[in-house]
Amino acid sequence: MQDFDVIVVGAGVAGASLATVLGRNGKRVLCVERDLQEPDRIVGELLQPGGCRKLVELGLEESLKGIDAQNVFGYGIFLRDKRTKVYYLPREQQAFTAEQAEEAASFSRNMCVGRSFHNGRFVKNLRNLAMREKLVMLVEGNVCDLILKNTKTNTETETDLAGVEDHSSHFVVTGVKYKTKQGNIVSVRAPLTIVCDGCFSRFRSKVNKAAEFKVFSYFVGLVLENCTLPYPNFGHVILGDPAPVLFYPISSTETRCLVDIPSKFMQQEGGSWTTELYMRDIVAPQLPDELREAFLTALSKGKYKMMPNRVMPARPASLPGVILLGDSFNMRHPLTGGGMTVALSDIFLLNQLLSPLPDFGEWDCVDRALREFYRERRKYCSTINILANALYSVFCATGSEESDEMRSACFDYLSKGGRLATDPVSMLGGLQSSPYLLLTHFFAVALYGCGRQLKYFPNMGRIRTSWCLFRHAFNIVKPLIDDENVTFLSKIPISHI
Ligand SMILES: Cc1cc2nc3c(=O)[nH]c(=O)nc-3n(C[C@H](O)[C@H](O)[C@H](O)COP(=O)(O)OP(=O)(O)OC[C@H]3O[C@@H](n4cnc5c(N)ncnc54)[C@H](O)[C@@H]3O)c2cc1C
Repeated sequence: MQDFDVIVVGAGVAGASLATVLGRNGKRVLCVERDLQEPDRIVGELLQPGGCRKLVELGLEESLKGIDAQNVFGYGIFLRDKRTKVYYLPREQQAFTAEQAEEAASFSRNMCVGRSFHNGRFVKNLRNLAMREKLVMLVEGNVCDLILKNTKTNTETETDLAGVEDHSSHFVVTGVKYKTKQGNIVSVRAPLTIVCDGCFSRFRSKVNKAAEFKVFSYFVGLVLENCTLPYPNFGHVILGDPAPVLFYPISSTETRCLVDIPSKFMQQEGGSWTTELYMRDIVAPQLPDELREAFLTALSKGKYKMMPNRVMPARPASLPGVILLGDSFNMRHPLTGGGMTVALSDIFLLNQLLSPLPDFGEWDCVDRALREFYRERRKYCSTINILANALYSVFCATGSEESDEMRSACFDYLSKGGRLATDPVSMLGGLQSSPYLLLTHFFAVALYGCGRQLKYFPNMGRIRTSWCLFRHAFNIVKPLIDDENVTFLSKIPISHI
């Protein structure tokens, strides 16, 4: 098989899934992955229930089998000495045993259970599914260049577009060059290249000049052995100072801990502390008693990994013949574990739009499908993106009175249960998507915080705090709405608040 309809760069969560579904739909796919060994990473370990559903809809549910994946029913949230538990859906709808949930989470579209696991085992299963497809060729190689054709001169060139003002007007991507393990450079061509090379994407800026990311913070990941979580089969969010800490099971004997260190904190303190000291002296004392011992034991082994938490709104690719997908296309703070759900949802939609096309060589038809893709994905993905980034800002302790009030109001709001908890948590889990509903809850939290200030005697100090709290909430969410191009509120200039 030498002629390809599509080249997929990277066989991570997005690339391997995409290659399989396109192959099943009759497309000849070449997928090039830099390293086919089982990855060992701290990313992509909790697949939200919405992502599990997408996996089932894509026919990839087998990838969750045989990897000791654990059920996740919702979140335990901890703020100082208070704790609360929230489910993805109301309790009365969770009428199933753990065994039923196990079975159903893999096979039913209607279940509301997330799954957590070792990312490497999951990715390996996804790659095995791709390799089983007759029309998919998965090869090991490091993609080093995109091949471009200058349509004016009809000549091929490499990816250095520096100095070309509007490169989209006369350049088209016609394939890739990759380096094999033996050091040979191979050139392959196809009418469409889909770049899924992850958060450290090498080709993002070449394909899309508008793509810009920010590093909000860093996650330091540890594995705790044989530790019993206060709420078994729940994700745990500890609202620490200065930033949250996460715990969730990744196998029947292991618990992942992710400690967030804000970028600002790292820059300010840089050099005067080490990661170990930060974890031992700042983080450990704030953890629930049940987790502290296991955390310190894991820390003493010195085996931890660090990853930057990048945030980048989705922007359409600006070169014909190529698109970005997965983390190379769109990133949000990983606090809510939404990345794989967004990637799988994008693949589901893109596959629906591209598979009926007989030939990807007709760029006008592909372009039309892509425009629809960028429009249609927005509602689902922007709900997850805005929620992740907004919640991260709310959950961080900045030291100001209004941010402290907002964080505590958010905790108490979720603790009230009912729709006040399940709406936000089901949006986080990818089970419900509506930016409007999300904003309604976001501002309801802010108003709830203001109400708590004013409910006794509304003196000038309390009125001022309420005003600052509301303005703080608005300032968090407004740029996120703008980034996601959600029209509601985005017309209000920030100076009006
Ligand atoms: C700390 C952290 C924790 C996270 N936790 C979660 C979570 O719990 N749940 C969740 O849903 N999301 C989580 N995410 C986000 C999630 O990991 C990503 O959204 C997801 O992995 C994106 O999949 P991807 O295929 O785009 O990228 P990846 O899974 O990173 O795959 C990219 C692939 O491309 C390959 N590649 C790269 N360059 C080349 C090249 N030049 N040539 C060939 N191959 C190449 C890589 O080897 C890799 O296999 C987390 C992110 C971070 C940073």
